Amino acid sequence: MTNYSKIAFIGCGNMATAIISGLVASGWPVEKIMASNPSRGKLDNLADQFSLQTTNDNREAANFGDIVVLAVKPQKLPEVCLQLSQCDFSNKLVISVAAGFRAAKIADGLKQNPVIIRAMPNTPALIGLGATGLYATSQATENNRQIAESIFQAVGQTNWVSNESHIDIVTAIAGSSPAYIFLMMQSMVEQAVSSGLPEQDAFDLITQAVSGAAQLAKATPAKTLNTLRKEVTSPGGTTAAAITVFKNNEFEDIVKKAVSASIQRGRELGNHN
Ligand SMILES: NC(=O)C1=CN([C@@H]2O[C@H](COP(=O)(O)OP(=O)(O)OC[C@H]3O[C@@H](n4cnc5c(N)ncnc54)[C@H](O)[C@@H]3O)[C@@H](O)[C@H]2O)C=CC1
Ligand SMILES: O=C(O)[C@@H]1CCC=N1
Repeated sequence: MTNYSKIAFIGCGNMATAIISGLVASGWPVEKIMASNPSRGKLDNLADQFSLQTTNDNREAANFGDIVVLAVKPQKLPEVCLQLSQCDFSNKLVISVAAGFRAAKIADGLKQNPVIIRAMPNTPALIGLGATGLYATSQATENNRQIAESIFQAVGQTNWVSNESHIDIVTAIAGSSPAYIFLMMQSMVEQAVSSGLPEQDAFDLITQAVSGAAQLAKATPAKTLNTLRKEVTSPGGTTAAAITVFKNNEFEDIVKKAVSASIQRGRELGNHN
């Protein structure tokens, strides 16, 4: 995309910072980005790092953007939408990254019927390796969809979903899943260190192994995840010893229950807002 639109971020925490960093790295002109947040600290960091425009006034940011990205916590969204209801969104594209919060509720909160696209990215967007699920409401044009896609493709991979409820599933397996992997890596580092390996070596090897495993799975789509696992697992070997412990402790069931709990929480956030 060469014709960059003006983009405003309402709420400038972890996720907005990750997207902004990725966008700037991909060449989005900083003069076409504005970020709004109540506290100065995060804005000052962003302004120092990227020289982009910042404000404490959400309405100023919304009026600036052709694209307005809602990046506050879902619990803050009703208050923010009420505030922004004084802005005219008729020629704007609203993109919400908030978990759970339904597009219809955003339109209600804004007291108008703008084009809304829901996006569910994740923090690896910070380094251009995000995974984002996208859902477009029926008013969205092909051009709106292309713009949303170009933003999140600038920070990683995108997948469209055709049903809004699928965004809750995307949230569980892509938005939240880096945290599950970090937890697993942390446990592996801790055990490696207590078994005697220096922490830095453990960190280097585990991060590379996890990254390599994911890249291998992507690079060999003809092989199932089950096949790839079996190729590592020699009968009676070291991997089998670990897999036996996982299976005996119902690891797969735990992972499925965790993903299911995350999906359920997304639905609850959607219902309560
Ligand atoms: N952190 C993540 O990995 C992901 C987060 N999300 C979604 O992104 C949204 C933001 O999450 P995070 O960045 O993690 O949270 P965060 O807490 O890091 O950022 C939220 C920001 O909103 C600001 N804020 C609070 N009230 C505000 C107001 N009235 N107006 C403007 N800004 C206000 C806060 O000061 C904070 O900087 C959430 O809705 C979350 O569901 C989506 C995908 C992944
Ligand atoms: O934990 C959350 O609710 C947000 C949504 C996905 C990742 N973080």
